Amino acid sequence: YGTYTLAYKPVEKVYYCPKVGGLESRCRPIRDCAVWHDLVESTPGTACQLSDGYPGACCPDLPYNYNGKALKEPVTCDPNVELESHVQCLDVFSINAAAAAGNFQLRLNVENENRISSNGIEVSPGSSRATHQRFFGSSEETRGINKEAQVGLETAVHIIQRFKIDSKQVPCALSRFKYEDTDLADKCATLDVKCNETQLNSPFRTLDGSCNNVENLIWGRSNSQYMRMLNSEFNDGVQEPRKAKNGEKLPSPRLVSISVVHDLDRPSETGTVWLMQYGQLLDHDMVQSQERTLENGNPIACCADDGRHLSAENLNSHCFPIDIGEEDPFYSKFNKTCLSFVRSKLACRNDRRFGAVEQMNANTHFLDLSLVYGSDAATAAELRANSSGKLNVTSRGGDLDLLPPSGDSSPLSAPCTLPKEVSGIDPPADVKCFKAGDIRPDVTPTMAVTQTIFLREHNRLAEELAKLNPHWDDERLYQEARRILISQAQHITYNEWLPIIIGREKMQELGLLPLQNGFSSDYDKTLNPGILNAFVGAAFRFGHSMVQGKPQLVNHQRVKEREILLRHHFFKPQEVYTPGNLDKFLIGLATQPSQKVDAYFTEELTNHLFEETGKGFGLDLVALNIQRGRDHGLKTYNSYRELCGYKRAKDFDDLTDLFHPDLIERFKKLYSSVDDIDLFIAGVNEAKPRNSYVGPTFQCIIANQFLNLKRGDRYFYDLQGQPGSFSKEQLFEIRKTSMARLVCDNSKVYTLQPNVFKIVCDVNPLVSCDSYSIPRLDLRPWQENSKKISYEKRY
Ligand code: HEM
Ligand SMILES: [Ca+2]
Repeated sequence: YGTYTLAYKPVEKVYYCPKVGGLESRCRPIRDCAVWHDLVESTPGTACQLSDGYPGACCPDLPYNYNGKALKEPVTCDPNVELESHVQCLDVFSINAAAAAGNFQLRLNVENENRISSNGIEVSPGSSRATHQRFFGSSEETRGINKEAQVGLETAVHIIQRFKIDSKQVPCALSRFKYEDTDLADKCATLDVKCNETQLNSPFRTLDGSCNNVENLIWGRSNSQYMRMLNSEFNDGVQEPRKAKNGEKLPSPRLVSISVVHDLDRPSETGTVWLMQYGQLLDHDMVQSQERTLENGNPIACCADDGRHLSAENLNSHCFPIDIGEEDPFYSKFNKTCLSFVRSKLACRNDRRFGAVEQMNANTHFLDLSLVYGSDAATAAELRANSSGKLNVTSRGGDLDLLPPSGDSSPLSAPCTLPKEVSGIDPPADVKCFKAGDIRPDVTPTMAVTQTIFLREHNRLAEELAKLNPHWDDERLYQEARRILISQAQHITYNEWLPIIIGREKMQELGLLPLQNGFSSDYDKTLNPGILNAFVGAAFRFGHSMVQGKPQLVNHQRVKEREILLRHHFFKPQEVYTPGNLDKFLIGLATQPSQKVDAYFTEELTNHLFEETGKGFGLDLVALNIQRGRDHGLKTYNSYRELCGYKRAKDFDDLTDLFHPDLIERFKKLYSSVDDIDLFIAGVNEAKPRNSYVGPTFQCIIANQFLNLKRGDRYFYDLQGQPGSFSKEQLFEIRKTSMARLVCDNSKVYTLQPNVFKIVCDVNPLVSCDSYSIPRLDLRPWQENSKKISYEKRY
């Protein structure tokens, strides 16, 4: 080893590089041109060769990053609201009386639940309903927090009813009271996070995300509330789902779904399924809402076994079932009129005041690969091998490792193996569901594959680090590998993925473009990084429209061998166990185009989600998304549109700027007012700006979320002067990361295009994994206490 230097070896101009977007360009590794992907593809002559003959692309230096402003959090109590005199009389004694009544109400609810169960109303094992619950999971801590939040909610409900408080007055009326001044003072103790000096000065994040913000220790912690861009909208001001502006019922989400959404093949011209898959990975890192459960943790049944509605006396108060019309083109075949839906668990409000409900995020809000490591210390410990810094795996003899088995065998879950009718073979004995930091690795085979790549990369890093630093113990190796892997994921997210989803211009406007070199000093300790409810409840679900109903297995020659039908494979990872398949899925992800974000969704999600084998039907994800938005109290499309800089529509015809006339006609038939349109369904249908997969409103919500996640994270990978900051040599190496490199280093895929999110083309050709076109991380800057090392660096 010689001296490690940072100098770029100048790249010889083998080819003359044309101007790109009017700017001088230079030949570089394709990964360094990721944010310019659209211009590079559309400008002739941008395919070039790096000095050693490997393919590169011509593109300019990164454009100037404006310092976009974060949006302000909405104020809970609008100062213009004047409290009516009887509301002003409200005092702590009335709150305490209501709290007693609220506690009593909760006990009644439990009795009611027991009565309903004894009537034989329960979720049947293996049903799509049971699988939906499994998707959400449930832990004792989240159940405990939800219960405490429920006490606060019941208290608020009693106050509102007794004092007849108008929903507009509710926020100001209730936010005057803090828990600590009432009989509920001992509730929500999880908000009292404690951090010691070691944690605050640690180079490594905590596992549950706490102690990241030094002044607000809870910010970003798992099991805390989602944040709001706009205040919530509930019919009673605290929790009842909204009604139409004219006071009537809103259209059923299933009716909206069948009226607006169809299953047509509309593939993207340039994006691969990796684009969808990485989105889901981010989703499982950042968020996990949980549905409420019965006291004992079992799922709540909200429809009768025969697919009809339950009678009012058998309906649990946490149910919010979706109506299916008798003439539904699909479900009518099964005589089904009820689609089960359970409301999301509540969090303790960060302000610990009385007020509207806020939903809980069971994952750490940060981009910290909690889906690999877990969102709390106990889960993290279960995942560790406790030697050499590694994570647990399932060893496969001569083959590469798989995720460890989950060991969870809830009696309600459908089997993790495929039925013989589908696979043609008897279920192999070694097939188990997988365990990871997030509870949904098995949701589809390609999700399991993606989780596997990150698991293998962790163990690969730990092994390499151990070679460089034989004196490091298990803990040090684990934490250093974890810190590197998280940074790689953050770099991929902001360098390769996000510029394709929201477009370079939006990235630039908000200052989200990654730096090409040097450190960032972007950290803003006043910014809450927390996930926004409009993001989780609507905007980031845009990815559902990109899903391919028939994921392909493609071989090393890039020839499609087979495709699977998604409906058979939810929570059945069996295909991943077949030797060779994992690689074929990986190549499929890099070959098959993803679908566009629009009114077209695969039927695998809208009629067959979590289908129980042999039933012929499952759930409708579009309807669930719309209902979830109402459950979470999201304001409607028009308000978000206005927040995001478009003119508020006075009537339906004002929507012509962003919507097709046919769609506006459909909205008119469904909704009685333009102010009633649900955010999710409008968002996916907005016209897309050039180079963006999503329309302006989702673009704005997503961009703001990623701004908060970057500037509100004290451990963001390119920050300077923080305990977790890298040296400049280390940061230089982290910036070499690409999704292609992670796949190359952790599978038996040997050729890949440098940007796996884009289909193969001139400026993104298939290259060998050994090629400098897919640069490798050099871990020598992590070698400790050694003489300055040096070697010849290439890019
Ligand atoms: C085959 C692929 C996918 C399946 C089967 C799937 C399934 C689901 C289901 C069942 C839910 C819960 C619905 C409810 O509220 O009841 C959900 C939520 C969600 N999905 Fe997906 N999804 C897929 C892909 C994606 C992708 C590609 C993205 C993003 C790019 C995404 C983002 C989200 C988000 C943000 C939520 C909210 C999560 C939460 O509240 O915890 N999903 N998805
Ligand atoms: Ca996380």
